This record gives sequence, structure tokens and C-alpha cells, in this order.
Amino acid sequence: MRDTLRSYGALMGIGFRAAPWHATWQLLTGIVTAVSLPVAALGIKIIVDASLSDDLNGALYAALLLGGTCAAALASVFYYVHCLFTVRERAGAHATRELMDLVGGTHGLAHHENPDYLDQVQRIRQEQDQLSGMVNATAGIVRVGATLGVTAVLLVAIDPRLLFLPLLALPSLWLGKVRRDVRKRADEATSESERLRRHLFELGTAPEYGAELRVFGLTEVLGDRHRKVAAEVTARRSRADWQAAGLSVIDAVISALGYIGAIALVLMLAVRQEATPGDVVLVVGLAAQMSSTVGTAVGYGTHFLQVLTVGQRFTWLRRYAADERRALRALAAARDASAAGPPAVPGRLREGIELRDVHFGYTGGGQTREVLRGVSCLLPPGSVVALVGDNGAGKSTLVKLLCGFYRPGSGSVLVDGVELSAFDPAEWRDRCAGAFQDYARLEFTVRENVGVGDLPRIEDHAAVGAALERGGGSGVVADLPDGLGTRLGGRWPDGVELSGGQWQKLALARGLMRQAPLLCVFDEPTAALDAHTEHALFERFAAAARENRDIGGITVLVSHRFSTVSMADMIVVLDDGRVTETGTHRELMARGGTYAELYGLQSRGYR
Ligand SMILES: Nc1ncnc2c1ncn2[C@@H]1O[C@H](COP(=O)(O)OP(=O)(O)OP(=O)(O)O)[C@@H](O)[C@H]1O
Repeated sequence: MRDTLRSYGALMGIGFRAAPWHATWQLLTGIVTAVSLPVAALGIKIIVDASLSDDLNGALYAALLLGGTCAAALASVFYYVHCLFTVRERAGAHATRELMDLVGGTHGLAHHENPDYLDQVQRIRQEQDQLSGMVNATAGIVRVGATLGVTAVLLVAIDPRLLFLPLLALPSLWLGKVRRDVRKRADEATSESERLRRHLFELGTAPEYGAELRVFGLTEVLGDRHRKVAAEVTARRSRADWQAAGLSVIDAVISALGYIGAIALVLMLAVRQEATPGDVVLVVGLAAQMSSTVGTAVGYGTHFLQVLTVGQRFTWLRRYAADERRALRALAAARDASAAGPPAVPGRLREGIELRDVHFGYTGGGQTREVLRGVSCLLPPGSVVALVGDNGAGKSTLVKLLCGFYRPGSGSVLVDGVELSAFDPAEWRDRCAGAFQDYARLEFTVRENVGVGDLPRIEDHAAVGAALERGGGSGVVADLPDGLGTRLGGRWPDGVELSGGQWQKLALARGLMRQAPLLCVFDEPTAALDAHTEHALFERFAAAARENRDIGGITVLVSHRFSTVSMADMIVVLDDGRVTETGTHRELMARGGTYAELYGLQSRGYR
């Protein structure tokens, strides 16, 4: 219950922080709109009774009441709708911004491997529109409550037995919930098939898979599978729709019986002179309003529960991020409390980076699978180190540990003898640079795309130009209509789409923006480039790294092309999470081990 209240408070907080006045006015004008309907029915009753008893003044006052109520209702409806859209829009922007901060602001990458985290984030991303809907859902429920409340008072004033009419909202609400559950069960039962249906559609229509589908003649197979899965989904969901329709009929019958019962009761009272003709008109009017009020209540109730479910995920994510921040603060406090204070990241590396018996595993499905099994090696200062090994040997994982994205399960990563985890993570990150396999295609201008690699110098055209030159991307820019100012990405009217290799060259340039990094990693960022271009680029990186020797910066290259890595000062061969060989190309060739064997195989393949 506390969690539910907290989620509710969080979503209302978003609405009220984003648009405080509009949110308040939405609630207030909602009440005015809601009350105006039964009050208008009351006005009609007074007019009828006053006219029948020749009370001209009473009829006129009632007419004024009616006119005033209608005017207030009309004005408040307009303002209500204006407030609704404003709150939704501003709260939506506020919520998505917070969502980006919560997901992107989490320090490491480990949470991206946590299945619970991934599941929650995926669902919130799908349902993020709902995050802005709590003020609206609340305003709707308040409206319904106000209408039912005033209606109940008016009916009780005629005869307390008429109270059963608003109470009939309860079975309607219950049936509405049952209908929602029926549909939800059908959605859940078909969610996997639905995901498959979407995946098949995506495969069949995405341009990037077009060539492969045609070569393998898969278009028809995919179409058949899609039809079959879609038929399954539709059959299950239409069964649920029929059940829901049956429940709606029961609901309608109960409402109709209530309507008839209320009119019969008031007519009986009128015959016995216990109710006026105006009372009959009032009950008929209120009973007619009742069915739409109950329908609205069911709609808003459902909406409220849906928004609340997303809100619970959102507060889960907030808590997760807060726990992570707390853990980081505790770490920082521990660093601060140590006698020497928190160590500063060195200006230059003197001893290098040492991996000492590093173990690391990914956790998923309640199990941890060890990927690095006791890795030990020293990356000397000022060196270019190449990491090689089969697919899945653990190269990328090692690179991420060096960047501080993950912490070893056991063992140490020491930077000049100091535990990497002892540094302020942001400070260490500022001294790292490079490019990764999964580089981002930032659809900004070329200057921004590259310049974000060193935010303080994003406007520095010369720095961006130099990084492009080093990353082999100058030729890409030369062909673009507005040079560095060209907008990238095919989905924009003035955007230019690039090839995979061209995007990759920009990602490389981005990774080369920072000045004097202590650690520069290139984790297969050249897979889309041909072997010669990769070789030339890596030679350039290595030359730049050697120029940077005075600060002891270490460059780590990961590649499957042995001809490319042969120029490194040190080659580390990883096999199934263990270092099996280290040395220069010459030393490893002389040893005649795995490296020599794979190098030989590859060079024969190229011949
Ligand atoms: N995020 C992850 N969650 C779970 N397991 C992972 C994750 N990333 C990698 N692994 C597993 O860890 C092992 C090492 O992966 P890693 O990406 O480090 O290898 P790699 O040597 O870089 O491979 P490749 O040359 O194919 O890029 C693999 O078995 C992989 O399946």
C-alpha cells in the first residue's frame, strides 16, 4: 500500500511540478463541470414545479440558476481541456527527461545486464506516455465522485430509497474491472506471439534485411509465419472481446433495471402525492446522466490503474537509481574518510595499469557465468596494447573493466598502484577515450557528432577537423553538402544518410577528440572498414599514442585482424577468459603458440 501511495505521489508530483497552476485548475474546473450536470437537472425540476404552482419568481430564479450553471459548465469545460493538454504535454516532457536521467545517469553498465532492470526499463519505455496521465486520471475520478455525490444528495432529498441508483455504479465498476482483467489476460497470453508477430513484421519490412531475405528467399516464409502468428493472436483476443461484450450486456441490463426501477419508484411517489412532477423530471434526468457517469467512472478507473502500474515501475527505477547513487556516495565517503583523502587520477602514468588476478562474471537468471578467470598482466605506461582472442574470449569485458564500467568480482585493476575503484569514477572517465563496437549514430550535425567526444571543445572547429583527420573521416566530410554543418540521418528533411563505414569513421573521430587521455580504447570500432583502412588507421592511432608517451597514456586495441595488431608494443592473447600469451609480435611468433598459429592461418587466408 505504501508503495502504491508513493507511486501515486510520484506521478502527481510530476504533473504538479511541470504545470502547477494548470494541474490545480484542471482539478477545480473538473469539479465545476461535474457538479453542473446534476445542478442543471435540479434547475429544470424547480422550473417545472414553480410553473405548475404559478410561481413566476421561483421559475425565473431557477431559469437563472440553469443558465448560470450551463455557462459555468461551458467555460470550465473549455478551460479544463486546455489545462488537460498543457499538463499532459509539460508532464510528458518532464517525465521523459527524468527517465533519461535515471537510465543514462546510472553510473556503470552493470545494470544493463540485470534482467529485472532491463524488463522494467523496456516496459516503461513502451508505456512512457502514461507517465504524464496521473493528474488527468485523478481529475476524471474526482469529477465522477463529485457528480455521484451531488446526485446522491438530490435523490436522497426526494426519497432515501433512490440512493440505490448511484450505488448501482458499484456493480458497474466491478464488471468494468472484470472486463479489463479478461482483456489483460488475453494480452498477457498473447504477448510472446505478439512480440514474434512484430519481430516478423520488422524483419520483413526493414530495408537493412532486404538483401538477405531475397537471397535466401525468406520473404514468403516470413509472410506465412506472420499470418499464422497473427491469426493466433487475433483468435485469442477476439475470444476475450466476446467475453467482455457479454459482461457489457450484463452491465447494461443492470443499469436499465436501475433506471426503470428509479422512475417507477418516483412515479409511485408522485401518484401518492409524496413527490412533485418536478421530482419526476429530476429523477428521469439524473437516471439518464447516471449511465454516462458510470461509463466515465469505468474508463477513468481503468486509466487510473494503468497509469498507477507504470508509476510503480517508475518508482522502482527511481529507487534503483537512488540506491546506486547512495552506494556511490558511500564509496566516495569511504574514500574521503581515508587518511590520505580520495586519490586524484594521476596527471601521467608512471607504472601503468596492472590487472591482478581479475575475475568477473555476468549475472543473469539468478546465475553468474564467469567470463574472466584470473586475468593478470601489466599494461606498461605509454604502450600500445593489442587484445586478441576468439569470439567470446572476454576482450570487450576486459576493456569495460579498464574503463571502470564494471568492477571485478575479485582481484584488482591498479592504476599506478592505486585501485581503479578508489578514484572518482567521473574523473577517471574524463581521462579515458576511444570507440566501441556498438557506437552511437548521433543524428546531429557532423561537428556535434564528433565534438561530443570532448564536450568543452564541441564548438572548436579546428579540434573537430583534427579528430576527423586522425580517425580517417576527413574524406567523409569533404563529400557532404555543408561540411561540418551537415545534418546527419536520413529521417530528417535536410539530413544525409551515411554508410556503415562512414558512421564508424565519425565514431572513431569522436573517440579521438579528448586531449591527453590516460587510457584510449578501440574495441573493434573498425569492423565495417576494410582490412587495409583498418591497418592504416591503427598505425595512425599507434603513432599518435607514441607521441603521447610523455604522459604515459595507454592505447588498447581490440581486433580480429592479426596483421593489424602486429604493430602493437604488446599483444595479449585471451582464451576463454584467461591470458594465455603476452609479448611482442616477434616474441609470440618465435614462441609458436596460439598467436603464431592464428597469425599464420590468417596470413595464408589473405594470400
Ligand atoms: N552483457 C552481457 N551479459 C551476459 N553475458 C555477456 C554480456 N556481454 C558478454 N557476455 C558474455 O561474456 C563472454 C565474453 O564476451 P566479450 O564480449 O567480452 O567477448 P569478446 O572477446 O569481446 O568477443 P567478440 O570478439 O565476439 O567481441 C561471452 O561469452 C558473452 O556471451
